[in-house]
Amino acid sequence: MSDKTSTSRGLTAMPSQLGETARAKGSVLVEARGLTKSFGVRALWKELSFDLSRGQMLALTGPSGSGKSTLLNCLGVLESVDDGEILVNGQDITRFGRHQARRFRRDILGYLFQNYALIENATIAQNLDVALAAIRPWWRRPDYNEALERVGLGGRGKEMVFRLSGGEQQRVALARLIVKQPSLVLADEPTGALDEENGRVVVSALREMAQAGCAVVVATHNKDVVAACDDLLSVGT
Ligand SMILES: Nc1ncnc2c1ncn2[C@@H]1O[C@H](COP(=O)(O)OP(=O)(O)OP(=O)(O)O)[C@@H](O)[C@H]1O
Repeated sequence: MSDKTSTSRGLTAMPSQLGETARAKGSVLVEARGLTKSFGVRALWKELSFDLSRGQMLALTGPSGSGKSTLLNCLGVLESVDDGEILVNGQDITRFGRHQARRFRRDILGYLFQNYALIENATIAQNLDVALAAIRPWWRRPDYNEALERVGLGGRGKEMVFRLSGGEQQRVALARLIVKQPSLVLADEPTGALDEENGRVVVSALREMAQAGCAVVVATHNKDVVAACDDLLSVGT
């Protein structure tokens, strides 16, 4: 594992063990350079640099409180960095105004949170609809059942989300990503609240998205999830 480890002190997480797919997809989507972030006197990371390619799954690890979620939030333009730049498709997203940030989150980004971030008082299908409403007219929306089949929820589109178990809700969140087809997926402890089987479904669906050309960052404490990724970036170590 050590040869695929990079640290925030080591500055650059150059992919040393890219999987075949990542090599094939190859092209760099995200170039993070010299990222620095503090809250008050507390420095989370300093001069952190890494590249992320289409097709690559990058595990983001570090002790609790080391700033993994904060880094994901910075990559998702939900939070700002103190210093450094994050180029996505060559554009520095740290300089985005509110309008550009919203468009970036709508068109490029897929977020997978531990708390699922679903509309609980709506059906599974309505939740998938919401994900696509702003980006695709109804006649260009895919057959949701294919995505639901993929996550083991085939034929259940009319069920209310609040009636689902935690694992099922996370699988709805996954289906939402699958139909949205973002270029960049940021997953924050996506298996944290799940049993092994549901965890495996999440990891394999993320892998499939990477194989389709998506770049995936997974913040995790789970060794199996780390092992399933192509590369590892450690913060705060
Ligand atoms: N808006 C904020 N204002 C002040 N401090 C914050 C803010 N957001 C996060 N922090 C602090 O920054 C540190 C890093 O938080 P973060 O959630 O990014 O860590 P993490 O590595 O994801 O932790 P965990 O593994 O426990 O989820 C924590 O000490 C947290 O309390």
